[in-house]
Amino acid sequence: MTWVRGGTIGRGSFATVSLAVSRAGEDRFPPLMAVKSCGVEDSATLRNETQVLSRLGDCQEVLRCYGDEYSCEGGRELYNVLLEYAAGGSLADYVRDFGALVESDVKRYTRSILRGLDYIHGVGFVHCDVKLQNLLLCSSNDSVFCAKIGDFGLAKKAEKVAEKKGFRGTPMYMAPECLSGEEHSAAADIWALGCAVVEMASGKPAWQCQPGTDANALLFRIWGGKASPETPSELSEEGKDFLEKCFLRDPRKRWTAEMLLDHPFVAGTDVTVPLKQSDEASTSPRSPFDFPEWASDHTPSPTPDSEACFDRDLNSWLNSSSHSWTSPADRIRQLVTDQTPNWSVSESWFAVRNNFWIRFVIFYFYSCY
Ligand SMILES: Nc1ncnc2c1ncn2[C@@H]1O[C@H](COP(=O)(O)OP(=O)(O)OP(=O)(O)O)[C@@H](O)[C@H]1O
Repeated sequence: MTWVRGGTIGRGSFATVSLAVSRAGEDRFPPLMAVKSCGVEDSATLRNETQVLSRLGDCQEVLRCYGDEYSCEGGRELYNVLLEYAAGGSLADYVRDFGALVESDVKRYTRSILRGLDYIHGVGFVHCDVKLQNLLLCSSNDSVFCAKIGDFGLAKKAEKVAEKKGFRGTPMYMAPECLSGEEHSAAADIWALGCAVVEMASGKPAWQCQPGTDANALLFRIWGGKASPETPSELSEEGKDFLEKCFLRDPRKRWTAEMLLDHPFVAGTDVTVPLKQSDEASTSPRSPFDFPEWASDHTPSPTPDSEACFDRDLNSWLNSSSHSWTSPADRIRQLVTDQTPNWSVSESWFAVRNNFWIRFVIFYFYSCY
């Protein structure tokens, strides 16, 4: 191998992420990288990520990919993707450790993500899984973090997404039209971006669930109700207006990334802000279904409480004998009750949280390097 695997820094539903150091003389790699690995037999999602990243080309706001390699480790054949190392971890890690971000950081990160989305949409792709876990903090000049978009495992060419009409993404970040199986387009990425902005600004998920409410009810509310996620009261008027544009229920009226880049909330926010530490630990969930209120609820919840990222192909469901449903309501029921993919809480989440200061020290030395 042209690189050496270091410690584990994160784990998602499909892959494990470790540090990787390039071997001496390997000029095509930076000295420090992140390597995302999974068994060759389960590598479809990770291969999709590599393919999409290689077709996207260079964009500063998209996590860089340095290529893929196979390895045999512990008697197992692994598929590895070498990625730019995000010294600050994900924005989800950050919010969980430090709570809500100050508004200037929310604006700055939102602007970066918008630039990335504008690029991705411009070249004809849809990310399909915009959420804080997939927005990564990389070192930039001036010893500050900049946000980049990562995890393209579910990304697609825009026309293919529309064609396929499957579930794709994380339920709590899903736009109403995706829940009802209609168009899944660039506009759905913008809705998800709005959810991410709410979470950054408030330290809490965009959709709050009251005790006694189950995931079915919540997803019905997103799909069928006229409601949009609640705007954090702490946001400025400009921020609230920005979210209104992201949460327009009609995807054709929802603003595009290009339009939002001119919105006063983010326009001219290229000033960088250093790390802040909040006294208050965040209640941000480890997953879209991980609501603290539910934990204290006496009614047993049917809800799984871990990472809920999955790709479901509606057509294969409809063709399968075990699934026959006709309405969007059925689709939503299926979303929370059927064929739940790997919901188990990953221990690595805790490892990642505890590793924050290690990451910070690496980031510090790396940015001086
Ligand atoms: N390039 C990277 N640099 C540093 N840390 C990373 C990098 N990529 C991922 N991580 C860390 O590893 C975790 C797992 O990443 P991964 O993309 O596999 O899964 P996820 O997005 O969290 O979950 P899922 O794939 O289930 O949606 C991230 O949440 C983040 O903390």
